[in-house]
Amino acid sequence: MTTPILEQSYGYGFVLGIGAAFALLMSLITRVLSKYLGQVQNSERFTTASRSVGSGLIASSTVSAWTWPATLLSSGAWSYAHGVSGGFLYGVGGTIQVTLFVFVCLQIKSRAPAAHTVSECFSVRFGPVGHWVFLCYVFATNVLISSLLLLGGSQGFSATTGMNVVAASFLLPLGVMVYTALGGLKATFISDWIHTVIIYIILLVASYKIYCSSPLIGSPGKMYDLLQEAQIAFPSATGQSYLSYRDSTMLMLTWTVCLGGLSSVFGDPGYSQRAIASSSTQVFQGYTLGALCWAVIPTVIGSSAGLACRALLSSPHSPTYPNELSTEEVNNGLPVIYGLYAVMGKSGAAAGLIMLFMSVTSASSAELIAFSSVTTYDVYRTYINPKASGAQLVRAAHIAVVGFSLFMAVLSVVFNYVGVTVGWLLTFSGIIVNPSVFTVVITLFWSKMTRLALVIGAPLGTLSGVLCWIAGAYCFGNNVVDKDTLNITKATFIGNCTALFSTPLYIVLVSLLKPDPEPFDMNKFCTSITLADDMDAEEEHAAELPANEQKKLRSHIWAAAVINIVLVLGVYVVLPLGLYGSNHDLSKASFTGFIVVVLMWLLVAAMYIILFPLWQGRHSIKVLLQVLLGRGSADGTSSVEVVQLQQEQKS
Ligand SMILES: NC(N)=O
Repeated sequence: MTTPILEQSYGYGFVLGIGAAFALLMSLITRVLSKYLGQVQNSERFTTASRSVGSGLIASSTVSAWTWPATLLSSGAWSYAHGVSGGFLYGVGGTIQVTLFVFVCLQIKSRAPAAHTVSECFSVRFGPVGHWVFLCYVFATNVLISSLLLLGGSQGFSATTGMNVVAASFLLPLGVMVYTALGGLKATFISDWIHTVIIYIILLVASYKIYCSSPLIGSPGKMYDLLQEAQIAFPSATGQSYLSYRDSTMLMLTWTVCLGGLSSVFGDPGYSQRAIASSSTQVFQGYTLGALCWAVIPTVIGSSAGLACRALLSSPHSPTYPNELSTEEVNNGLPVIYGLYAVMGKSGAAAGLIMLFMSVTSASSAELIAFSSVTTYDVYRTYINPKASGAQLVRAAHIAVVGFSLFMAVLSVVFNYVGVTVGWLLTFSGIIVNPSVFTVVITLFWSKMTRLALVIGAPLGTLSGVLCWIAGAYCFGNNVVDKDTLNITKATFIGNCTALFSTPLYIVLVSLLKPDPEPFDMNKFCTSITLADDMDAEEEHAAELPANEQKKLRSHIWAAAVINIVLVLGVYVVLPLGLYGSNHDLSKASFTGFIVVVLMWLLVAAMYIILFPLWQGRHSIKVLLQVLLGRGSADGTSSVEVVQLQQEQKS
């Protein structure tokens, strides 16, 4: 049993205090937007934020939705266990999912500009049966990712503060539930930005403290020396050096999390919802820069707090001095919190806890609003009440947010009691939901895919993944299949790969063997999906796609192709394999160069995420300030003027 390094009051204080503060702040912002910017909370705005969000807010909300507790805790644990490669490879492993998803975003904006969710496209194309097959994947992804978030958060809070894990599971989503239900997607975007700003500020302070001013470390050179000493005093379990990239387990783990993570983006309605909410010409920039800004978070946290925890094990400042962390502590993701504690004392551990809180709540709000949009538009409006008014849709969305929050809290408690860990969920989820990746891509891009191919191909992909995973566990686990052997990295890697890559084979094969008489007319995505009856002028305008924007979207597809090719070849193939191939430790100069690049990358990413949304929103902020200071009238900022403001921002 881990001894908590902070008192329970920190746990309850942060969860209740910051949770309530956010709920109040977001309710206030929603009221102000409604009263002074004419942004009344109708169903279109609740679900799509009027399809006019700028690239800065899209980038910050992508960072926020993709920064899970696992991003912070697992990257630190990887660095603690494997050394310098850990945080960097976690960052590398999580970037390509978002940059590849840009193709899907551009296709949705171009083909289905009035869509509320990507699954509406499945309803239009394949009818109810195909729609429900895809919805099963959507709900499974939603549930698995939300469990990952709440489980990581509640276990982290409980291990650090001794807070009751059941209380943490129910209290963590409480504030999020309130502001998501009241504010809808727009409030989520604003809260995402605030959450992300707080995470970057803590990261900047912590990493610069560790590498520039801490008396215990204070420079990359000192960290290098301490890691060399740790190598002798506490050698790694795999026998690999903490200063080398030559670690096959680490590379395999990276690829497993990378392939499994594809479905966390492609199959999770939260990411397509951000694309839908985005202004069509800004979706490319928002997602691409969001991915690059996200990648620095695990890289920095692993390379600073994770390595500091390892480097300071021989110092009395380490919470476990004179011992290493126990396996339980590493599995609970504690190296990050302990590393911050060793360098900055209780305030460091508290800062780590605040980052953890931010990562749970902002990513959870993305899951909540995504779930509510799918249940509202794909289930309620499609199958229960096709003539639902805007008010009825908003009510359905509210019920979905509250119901899903309670369901997730209960599930998190169950997972805690049966011993499911974040690491296990991280590697397992892709085996189940990876078929959604190519299902979405082929549905949006290939007109010859048939309904039969979807209904057979996706479930068969899951089945193949599960069978190969179990077979892998049997082979690599000395002919035993149990909870431990099913967690062998090679077995989960095989399961993830099979589920991902077998599905397109099945889909193409079935579509070609039993083709439809006519290929699907892709224009139907545009003509068959309608806005709700409570749309206003701003929303109607945003759902149209003039020819010049179509042209811009096509040029963005080419730019996305170039970026992805460079990333795949450079960052995924040449760099890791080159580093893996060099069979010796980094020199002190190379390590220092690596840390300097990472710290500069963090600074640039933080400035972009913090300042660019403010710059893009400067017209709205000015109008709002004028009204609040009594220099304009509340009704003087109608929706039409907001459209004009956005036109100004686009140009
Ligand atoms: N979002 C991830 N993969 O940490």
